[in-house]
Amino acid sequence: MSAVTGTTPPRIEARGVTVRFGGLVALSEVSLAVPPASVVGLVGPNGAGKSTLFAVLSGLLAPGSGAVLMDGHDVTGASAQARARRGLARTFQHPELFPGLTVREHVVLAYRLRHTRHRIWTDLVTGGGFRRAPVDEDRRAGALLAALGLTGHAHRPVSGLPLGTSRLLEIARALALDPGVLLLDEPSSGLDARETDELAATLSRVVADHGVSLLLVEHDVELVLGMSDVVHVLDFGVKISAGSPAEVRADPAVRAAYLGAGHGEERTSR
Ligand SMILES: Nc1ncnc2c1ncn2[C@@H]1O[C@H](COP(=O)(O)OP(=O)(O)OP(=O)(O)O)[C@@H](O)[C@H]1O
Repeated sequence: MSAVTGTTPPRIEARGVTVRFGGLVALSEVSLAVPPASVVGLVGPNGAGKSTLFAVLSGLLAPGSGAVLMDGHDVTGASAQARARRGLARTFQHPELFPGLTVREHVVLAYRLRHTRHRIWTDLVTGGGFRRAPVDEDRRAGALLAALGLTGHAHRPVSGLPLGTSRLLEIARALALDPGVLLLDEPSSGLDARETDELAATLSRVVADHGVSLLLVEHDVELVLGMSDVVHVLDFGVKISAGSPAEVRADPAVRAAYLGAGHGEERTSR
């Protein structure tokens, strides 16, 4: 809570973001805020601009106009690495893991990146670092693996892990960086209904236990409506609705643009 204003700024915020690709307006004056310890969902039909906004927030794409703020600081011109140092973590639609490392080693490596950066290179060079884990690191890695239901997989190499398990590992690894906000890029992509339900339950637990904020960019509208505090809906680069899941579900504009058309189906362009 800020003593000056009496309000806590959002963990991350887009203000009036516009992105053009040649003549195409991919995002038009889009604003969205992710408050502390909240789950914010971003949905929209194919081509709505979700990935573009994700790229702008994560620092991979500069907006043509508008701003991105983290905890009240303007980070519009800051690199992805600089945003990570401010507490931003992200996952990828296709988990990016190191085939030679085990599940636990992924979490340990991320923990060291955040807490004992200097050890990473010596550990990689000597190859022995993972066997000499300090107590804090051991405890934290163990707790994260347990929180994500990965304890039983801790010593498995990641090659050959089922997709659902790889996604949970990506989230555990991101949490090892102690982020204030975690951007999730299509976390349910490729998962079946049971795996998606498990993922939703795990993510809700993570928010409750770690106080981290989530921005969930998803095709699976039901997943987003089921677990978000606030949902934003894009359509053709314009924000057409925002509110509680109940409000968004009842919004005729959303129904017309998206839900009523049968989400997940390909659309023809207007
Ligand atoms: N690098 C690019 N160059 C040109 N056009 C692009 C580029 N990236 C995205 N677009 C266009 O911008 C619009 C928004 O795309 P974006 O990928 O952000 O939508 P999306 O909501 O993530 O779609 P999907 O759900 O299909 O992934 C689309 O019309 C897309 O074709």
